[in-house]
Amino acid sequence: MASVCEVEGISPFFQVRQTDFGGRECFSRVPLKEGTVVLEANDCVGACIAHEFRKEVCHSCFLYRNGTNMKFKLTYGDVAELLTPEVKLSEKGFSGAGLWFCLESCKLEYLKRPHIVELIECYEILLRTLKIMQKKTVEQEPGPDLQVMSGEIIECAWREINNSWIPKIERMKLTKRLNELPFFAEEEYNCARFVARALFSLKHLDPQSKTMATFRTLQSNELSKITRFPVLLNFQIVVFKSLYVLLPESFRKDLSTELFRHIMGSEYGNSFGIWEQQKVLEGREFLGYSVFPRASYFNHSCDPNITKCRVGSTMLFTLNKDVPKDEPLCIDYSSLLSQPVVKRRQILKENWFFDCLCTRCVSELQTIH
Ligand SMILES: C[S@@+](CC[C@H](N)C(=O)[O-])C[C@H]1O[C@@H](n2cnc3c(N)ncnc32)[C@H](O)[C@@H]1O
Repeated sequence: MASVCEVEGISPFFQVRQTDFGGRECFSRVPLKEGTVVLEANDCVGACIAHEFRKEVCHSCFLYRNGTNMKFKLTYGDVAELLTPEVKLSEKGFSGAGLWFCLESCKLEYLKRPHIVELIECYEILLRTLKIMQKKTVEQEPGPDLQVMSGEIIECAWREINNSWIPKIERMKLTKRLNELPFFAEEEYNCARFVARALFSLKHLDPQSKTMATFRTLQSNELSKITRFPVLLNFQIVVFKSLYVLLPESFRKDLSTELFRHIMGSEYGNSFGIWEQQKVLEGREFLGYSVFPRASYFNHSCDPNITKCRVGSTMLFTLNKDVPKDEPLCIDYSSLLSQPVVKRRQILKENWFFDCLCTRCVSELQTIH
């Protein structure tokens, strides 16, 4: 039987155990009935609504209405009374931090989140900088030839940042540091917002909380993802440098390359898409993504017994059949369950970097070999 691992106490309904084939996995503690919500996750660490959808998605409840703009933009007046001496937001040129809401009540809900003005400051800095970048016409320098990628190349690139780039920045006056800001575009900006949100969550999380404990032990897919898409190494470095130069001191002091790589590596293996909610899956918009550490131990199965569903900004994980005690509890990562086994496994391998060994695949593979 799979052994219990260090991730304990996420849910009264399941336990996380080590398996032989797919890392850690959730197993039912007792027999459970169809319809049981085994996990409700609203403690995301890192989330991002893509810039292209910023006006069309409510940043509080993630409502999307066929591309129509949300009515309530964040204004300086909304944040003025939340300001603290550390937060430097000025009325002049305030851009609204890229935050839009469906209702005044959703905006108020968002503004009630503890310390939220610190995150709004980060978002505002990043948005203003993106606008400046968008006015520049930059001759894109050809990146290094990254056809071949390896763990050693990744380590070497980050060593260079640690040993050379960070000490150089630290020796500079704050005003001079802006000269070291790399050019970034919308994709890097989206990623920077995601990381800023993660840093904000981690800054204020109780270090003893389950969310923090599970975040620390999330599986990183850094090597498999960057090996498949080598340009991501340079992309990550641009995002890291941008954040390091731009973020307020209270965020920068926590921004180590190790933490950044863990945030990014675990996003690659564990994020949940924020999809437009509609009955037909085909053609729905991909609005953004978020990471819920406590919900990141569900393995994939091509015959899943858990249905995941987004309700507002919360993810619900509900049993779609009765299960006995000690049963693996699995979700579907792919939305490809009607495809033949070879196709399913190929797509899981290309996009999620694993050879699916769920019971359905194992049994269907036996019939074709
Ligand atoms: C979201 S994580 C799930 C938790 C993960 N097993 C862990 O230990 O952290 C996704 C990773 O789990 C593994 N995995 C999930 N489903 C699998 C399956 N059906 N077959 C093999 N490996 C699987 C893969 O390594 C995948 O990248």
